[in-house]
Amino acid sequence: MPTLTKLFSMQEASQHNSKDDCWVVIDGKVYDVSSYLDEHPGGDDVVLAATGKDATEEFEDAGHSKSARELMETFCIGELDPSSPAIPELEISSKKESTEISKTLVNLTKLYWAVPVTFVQLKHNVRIALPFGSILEGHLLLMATGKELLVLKELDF
Ligand code: HEM
Repeated sequence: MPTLTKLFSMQEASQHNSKDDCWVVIDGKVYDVSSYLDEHPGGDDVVLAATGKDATEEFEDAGHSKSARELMETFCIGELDPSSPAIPELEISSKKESTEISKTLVNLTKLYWAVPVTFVQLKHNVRIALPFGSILEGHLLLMATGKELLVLKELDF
């Protein structure tokens, strides 16, 4: 006979994250441990810290006994809906994405290896007494383009 299992989205489960109303998600199952928090031998703080996200790793890391796992089943209220989206702010992928973007930017900058700092307009009879000796020794390059002096900053990687 098929059993009816209530499905919850991670979004919904994560809203039950207080001492009075505390759900944890472990291995795809949702547990309402509100009534057990005060009795939990590992303390209520560790469980409260594990709400709002998948707590499987923390649960396994604590090395729970067989009897703890049996007791746990008495608090099961349903399962995580596998088709429900993860909570955006907890998605590791967004972190990964930003790293990818940073890498792309760094690669692009490497491709052009220098960034324009300023343009200096030159007059015909202007003698350029470069006060930039130290700059030339440093990371600034000067490139004349017609009557303009383009000051570039060499990038350090
Ligand atoms: C339905 C959920 C849970 C139940 C029924 C439960 C039950 C228990 C029980 C009976 C113990 C005593 C030791 C044992 O028999 O294994 C224990 C210890 C512990 N639990 Fe849980 N637990 C639950 C969830 C969690 C979660 C989500 C975490 C972590 C975020 C956690 C962390 C710990 C820790 C750190 C200990 C102490 C281990 C030690 O002192 O060596 N528990 N738990």
